[in-house]
Amino acid sequence: MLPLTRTLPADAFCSSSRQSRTSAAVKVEALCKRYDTNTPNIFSDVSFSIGTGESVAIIGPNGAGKSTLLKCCVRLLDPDSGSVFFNDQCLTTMTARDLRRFRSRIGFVFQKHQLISGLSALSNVLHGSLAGRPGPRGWTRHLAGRQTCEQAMHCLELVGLSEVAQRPVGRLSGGQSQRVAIARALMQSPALLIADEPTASLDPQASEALMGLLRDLSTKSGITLLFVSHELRHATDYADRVLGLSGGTLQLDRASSSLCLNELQDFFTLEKYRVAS
Ligand SMILES: Nc1ncnc2c1ncn2[C@@H]1O[C@H](COP(=O)(O)OP(=O)(O)OP(=O)(O)O)[C@@H](O)[C@H]1O
Repeated sequence: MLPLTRTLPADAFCSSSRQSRTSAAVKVEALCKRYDTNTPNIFSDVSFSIGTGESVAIIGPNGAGKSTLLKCCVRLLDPDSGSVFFNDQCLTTMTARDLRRFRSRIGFVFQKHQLISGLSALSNVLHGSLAGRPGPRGWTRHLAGRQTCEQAMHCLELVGLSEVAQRPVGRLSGGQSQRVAIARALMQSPALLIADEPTASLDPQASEALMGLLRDLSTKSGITLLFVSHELRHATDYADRVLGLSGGTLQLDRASSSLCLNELQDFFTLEKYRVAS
C-alpha cells in the first residue's frame, strides 16, 4: 500500500499532531447571501475561522442556509458581501483561473454523491484527479497513467473498498457509494474536505463508519474538515468545533468538548448560545 504522504503534497498537511495548528485554513468574514434582491438575506454577517487540520460541524434547522454557506465558502456561489480567505488567500477577489486552481485542493462530498453509476468505482475515483487540470487535452493519457491508477487504488483502499474497485457504482450500496465519493475527493490531495450531510440516507452503522473515516482523515492526515449534519451526535463526537446557523445568523461557535447533546438540542428551540463578541 502506498503511504498517504506519498500521494498527497506535503503542504496539504500539517503535522499529524493537533497541537501544532497555528494558522487559519479558512477564514470567513462578515459573509452575507441572498438569492433574490426581493427576498431577505439567507444569512448576514457570518464570521468564523477554521484552523488547519480542524474538524468543524455546521448544524441548524432545515432552510437555515447551511448548504448555501458551504457553497459560499468555496465560491460555488458568490456571496453578496463579506470575504473568504483560504490559507490567507482571498477567494472573493480571485480570478476564475486562480479559483479553479484553488478548488483543485478542495474535496467535496455531497448528500447526492454525484457519481457516474455506469462506471466502476475505480473510474469514478480516477476522475477526481482531473480537478483543476486544464483539459480535455491529455485527460485520457493522464487517466490511463500507471501512477494515477495506483493512487486511485490507494484512495479506495483508504476507504476500505479496494475489493469492489471494478464494480459499477450503480451496484454498490449507499454507504459504499458515499465512500467512493470520499475516495474521489481524496484523489485531489485535498487540504480541505467539505461534506454536506454525508451520512444522509445511510443506516446508523454505515453513518458511524463514514463519520469515523472522515474524522480519521482529519486527525491522521491533517485534512481540514467542514461538514453539515442534522445528526447532533455527529457534531459532538466527530467535530472539534460546532457552528450553529439559525435565523440568518451564526448563533453558536463552541468547542464540541464544551457542549453536550442536550445543549445542542436546545439550540433548535432557544437562542441562548450566541457567539461571544
Ligand atoms: N438556488 C436557490 N435559489 C433560491 N433559493 C434557494 C436556492 N437554494 C436554496 N435556496 C433557499 O435558501 C434557503 C437556505 O437553503 P439551504 O439549502 O442553504 O439550507 P439548509 O440549511 O442547507 O437546509 P437543509 O437542512 O434543509 O438542507 C432555503 O430557504 C432555500 O429554499
